[in-house]
Amino acid sequence: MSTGNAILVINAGSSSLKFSVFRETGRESVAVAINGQISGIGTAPKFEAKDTHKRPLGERSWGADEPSDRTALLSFLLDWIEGHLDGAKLVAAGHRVVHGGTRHAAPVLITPAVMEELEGFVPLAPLHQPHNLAAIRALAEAHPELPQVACFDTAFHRGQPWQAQTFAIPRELTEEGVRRYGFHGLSYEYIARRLPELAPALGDGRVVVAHLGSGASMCAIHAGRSVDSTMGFTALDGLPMGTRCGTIDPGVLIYLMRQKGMGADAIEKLLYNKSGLLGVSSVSNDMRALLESADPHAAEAVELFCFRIAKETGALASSMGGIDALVFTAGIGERSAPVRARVGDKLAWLGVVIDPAANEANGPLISAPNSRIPVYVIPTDEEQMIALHTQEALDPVAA
Ligand SMILES: Nc1ncnc2c1ncn2[C@@H]1O[C@H](COP(=O)(O)OP(=O)(O)O)[C@@H](O)[C@H]1O
Ligand SMILES: CC(=O)OP(=O)(O)O
Ligand SMILES: [Mg+2]
Repeated sequence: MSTGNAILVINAGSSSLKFSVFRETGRESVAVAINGQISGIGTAPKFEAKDTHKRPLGERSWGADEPSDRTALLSFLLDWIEGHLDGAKLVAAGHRVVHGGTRHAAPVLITPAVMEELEGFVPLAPLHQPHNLAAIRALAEAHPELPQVACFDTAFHRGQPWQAQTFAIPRELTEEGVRRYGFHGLSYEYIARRLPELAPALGDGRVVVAHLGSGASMCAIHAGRSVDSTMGFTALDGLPMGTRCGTIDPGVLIYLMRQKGMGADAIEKLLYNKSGLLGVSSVSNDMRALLESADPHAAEAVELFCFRIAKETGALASSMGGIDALVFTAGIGERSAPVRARVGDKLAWLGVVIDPAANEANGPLISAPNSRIPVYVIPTDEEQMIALHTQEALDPVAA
């Protein structure tokens, strides 16, 4: 990368640590220079980094006898990044922080008080929040002077109408913060900005976006703003996911406690780590493996996933009083033509017609000309959103 200012973006997930280095190209303008990730954390960690032209810049795996806990991996990553700045000056770091509670409708500069507040949300996002905060801490230790910005997955949803944010429970609990927050907001915000570039008329339209990754959710976006989403208090709600159950009758939890004698930790493990595609199939949490498997339970897991996406499309369309477009994004949404085709079939009642060739080619437009609404595939870019927000947070005049 060339000289100038650089912004480091870190998206610390449940089993991966994604990162990007952006060059500042102006106010409210960045260009990616490096991106990469450490995947397989906890099992077999593997590091890969590429430049803008997708040329490999680095690769490494860790042997069984080498320390590969998160602290060791983070420290490796920070050293590697420093060694590849190539004269550029690191001016800030932006982080995806999954939970920002009710107060944070915008990115925030990290201070010790902010960190303390964000620690309080760890129980609401046990797969994500601790890792998000650990990355911030590690970077603060290595670079105490570096400004760091937290960009929240919940922020984009903060403007939803109250009905979409409220559970039908006693008011005191709602006031205490037991409410629907919604997640994947950085991804939805990116799609809300990107879609009108592809289809200007949809800028003030009613759009359902399906973010289908290992975490999966859907969002109703009307005129660029979130009005409803499938995830709620935690990222466990809504669609079934790789290992998470999605929406479940709360009576099941009472049953598990009373009849099975399960405590909070065991229930958390069951619903976050052993359910979803993995739980239904007993084969894998990875959609690719399920689509390749001949096991009937794998086929059932795929069917249940698609059934619930189609069902939620109807619910979210109802929240907006109609639907003008459907968008697929994230790992499965961007790359799995069979899943998109199956969902499209289930939405035939809505007049959706998928064009098989366009679908195989991964879009961007995958609906046929006679489809009542257009259907798009748009690759998401949470990292770019984080880099832009980080710039804005440090230079609010430009925002
Ligand atoms: N070609 C593909 N077909 C089907 N699923 C895929 C394909 N490529 C990736 N995936 C799925 O995408 C998931 C990862 O999506 P991603 O958005 O990167 O997730 P996350 O950011 O939540 O870790 C994987 O678990 C895998 O199931
Ligand atoms: C919020 C969430 O589920 O995130 P991810 O998809 O990265 O797991
Ligand atoms: Mg993700």
